[in-house]
Amino acid sequence: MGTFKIEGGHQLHGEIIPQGAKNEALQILCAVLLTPEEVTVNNIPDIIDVNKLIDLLKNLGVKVKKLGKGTYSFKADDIDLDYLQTEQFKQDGRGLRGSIMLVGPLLARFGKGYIPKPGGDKIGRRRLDTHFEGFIKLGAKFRYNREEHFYGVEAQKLKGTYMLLDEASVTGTANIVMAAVLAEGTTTIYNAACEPYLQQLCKMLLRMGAKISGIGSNLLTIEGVDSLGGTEHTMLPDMIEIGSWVGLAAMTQSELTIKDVSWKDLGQIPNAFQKLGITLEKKDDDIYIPKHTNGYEVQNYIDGSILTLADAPWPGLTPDLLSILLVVATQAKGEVVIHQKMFESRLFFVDKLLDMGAKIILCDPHRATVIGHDFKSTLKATTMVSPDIRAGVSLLIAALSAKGTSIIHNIEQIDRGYENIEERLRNIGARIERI
Ligand SMILES: CC(=O)N[C@H]1[C@@H](OP(=O)(O)OP(=O)(O)OC[C@H]2O[C@@H](n3ccc(=O)[nH]c3=O)[C@H](O)[C@@H]2O)O[C@H](CO)[C@@H](O)[C@@H]1O
Ligand SMILES: C=C(OP(=O)(O)O)C(=O)O
Repeated sequence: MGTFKIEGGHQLHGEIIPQGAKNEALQILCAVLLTPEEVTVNNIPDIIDVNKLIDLLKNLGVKVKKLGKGTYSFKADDIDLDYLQTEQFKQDGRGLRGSIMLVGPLLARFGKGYIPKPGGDKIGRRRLDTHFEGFIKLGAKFRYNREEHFYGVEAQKLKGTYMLLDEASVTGTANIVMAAVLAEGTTTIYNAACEPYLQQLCKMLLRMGAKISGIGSNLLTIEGVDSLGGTEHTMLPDMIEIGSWVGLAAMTQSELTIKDVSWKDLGQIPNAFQKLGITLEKKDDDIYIPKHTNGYEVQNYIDGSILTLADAPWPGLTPDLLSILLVVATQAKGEVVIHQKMFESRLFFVDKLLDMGAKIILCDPHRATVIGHDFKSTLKATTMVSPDIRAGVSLLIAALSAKGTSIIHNIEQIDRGYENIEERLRNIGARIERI
């Protein structure tokens, strides 16, 4: 179990460049299976989850070449489907959430897709019904081995159809889109997820020869084609990482510039921080956060009632930033309710913030009320264990703002999604080391 030692209470200063988007990378890497031709991908983040997926692709027989930092080429012209039946695959596939998106491309191109129950954060129930209901609608036969938690779908040829997804699942939509692009006829997906991750995937598929309309909306229409070709794709900056750095700057009262953030793809994220009273300035495509010497004040609603920050399917606020918004709220002036609607176990980490002296009432598993200190009292350093990726980074931000030395264990959770985090933080003045 890896550990960070953090000496908090120091202001940070400088520029930080966001990594490529983790959740986009997981979709894009699975899509390389849709063609025997070469696909080159740029701005791939060097993080545990993505590296595990690249290894899975290699084990499947994909020829992978590293062309430079963050740039790889992939050629899926000789796939070893037998690997899918091995114990090794069962072990590798469980290692991350994103592996579920291997199923759609494999099913579409080779007529079969298998996956063990995938890993990812333990943040509540994470069902896969949307994915498999979609494949079944496209004509696949489904089986599930309960003892082994092993899912399988098979079909000679998928057939396009209309489907209304039971929920706008991000990885579910990506999986079904990747199956439908090679199906016979037209597929219409209503209640599709439409995050920038999915928009990027669809744009890549268009360049490969797919026919998709409605990109960016919750109604996608896909006309199946016989085959797809190679392409080059560049990942967007990671919007969750960008939000994490905004939170870090505010909480440590630091002046920070986040470079090349692709403002147009940030949706509600800047707005959510602004509602907590944080100033963000748009400078070209950078975010500039001035030093919040006098703190930041929560904005109530027009009628004076308490602000609620809640997640919702895109273009609503992403659930992946609520833990960070919560920690930032502990030093705001005023009160805010954090409502995590999607995941039922993602707010339990507030216990650690309570130990550090934050004023939080966990109302139920989905809602926490935070009463900010307005920097009149700082958080106290402590020892903690990172329960999931975003809680881990939230605790890291709390530790960097706290007086004294904190210890965070289980930082593999953070390494799942944040590239070389300690060096990048040290470059802006943080005192953090991996021990
Ligand atoms: C690898 C990857 O891309 N992971 C992301 C992806 O996970 P993932 O694709 O696994 O998450 P889903 O979009 O399927 O759903 C996440 C949770 O939200 C609930 N739900 C979903 C849609 C909806 O309309 N209503 C609703 O309540 C689901 O029941 C589930 O519990 O999307 C999540 C939701 O943005 C993010 O937290 C994850 O970081
Ligand atoms: C929940 C997340 O990731 P995963 O879906 O990979 O567990 C996340 O990125 O916040």
